[in-house]
Amino acid sequence: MGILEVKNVGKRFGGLQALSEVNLSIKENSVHAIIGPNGAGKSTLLNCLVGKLIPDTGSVMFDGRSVLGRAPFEINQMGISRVFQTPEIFGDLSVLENMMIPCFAKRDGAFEMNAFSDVMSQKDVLEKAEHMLEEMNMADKRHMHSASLSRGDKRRLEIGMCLSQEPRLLLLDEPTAGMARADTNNTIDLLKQIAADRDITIAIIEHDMHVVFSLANRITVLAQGTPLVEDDPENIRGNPKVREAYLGESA
Ligand SMILES: Nc1ncnc2c1ncn2[C@@H]1O[C@H](COP(=O)(O)OP(=O)(O)OP(=O)(O)O)[C@@H](O)[C@H]1O
Repeated sequence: MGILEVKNVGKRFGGLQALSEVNLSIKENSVHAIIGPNGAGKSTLLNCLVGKLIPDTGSVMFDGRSVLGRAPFEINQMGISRVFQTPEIFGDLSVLENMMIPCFAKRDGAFEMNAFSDVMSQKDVLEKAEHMLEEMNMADKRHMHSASLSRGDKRRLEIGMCLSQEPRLLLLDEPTAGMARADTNNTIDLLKQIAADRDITIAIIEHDMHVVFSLANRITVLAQGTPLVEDDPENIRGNPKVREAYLGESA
């Protein structure tokens, strides 16, 4: 039994069957990649996992509890945290202030907009945020304006913000999209370190096969809204059906 169990999930948009009969089991503490050509339904599936979309059919269970019908913030509180394609940080705030936001939310259950008014009295939150910045190797950047960070550092900050919520499942939607190769490799190293050091499960949607094969220990290939194959990376690489559907001869 996986930490995340998706059974017979289907989702239709008007005349388009975006997902049909999706079955997926994500094992605890694994790094599970979901790959597939454009339009295969990867983002739709992710949105069904985090409460942004409600499937028409099927079930989604996280740690034995259904996520269906719950609001995104409730699913987040259950232990699922999502990193978006474009980093979701507050550009007007400093790196440290950004990191404090999820620390407040984790402690108080919800973020109150006046929480910064007595920031310095919030010693525990400040300490947690500082500690997370150290873990993310960003302590020296804590007073920088977040908007001025590189793409890779914005992603690093956002991943740190997700981790400070102490999720059990981290969902990453193309975490290296639009990055230069050096930033991509830094992000791969960061995610490897997170997977090794923490009691965490990672599910990643990614187009860059260098990222997928560097990180994943299990891969599901989606094609036309339904899983084509699920296997270990070595077998996915050599699978002729996968090559034909997606990877091409360069993989
Ligand atoms: N809100 C929506 N309304 C109508 N159609 C949608 C909606 N969201 C997605 N689709 C369609 O559903 C199909 C699956 O889209 P989805 O974005 O899930 O694919 P994807 O595998 O994530 O693609 P990509 O790799 O290009 O991001 C596509 O044909 C898309 O156009």
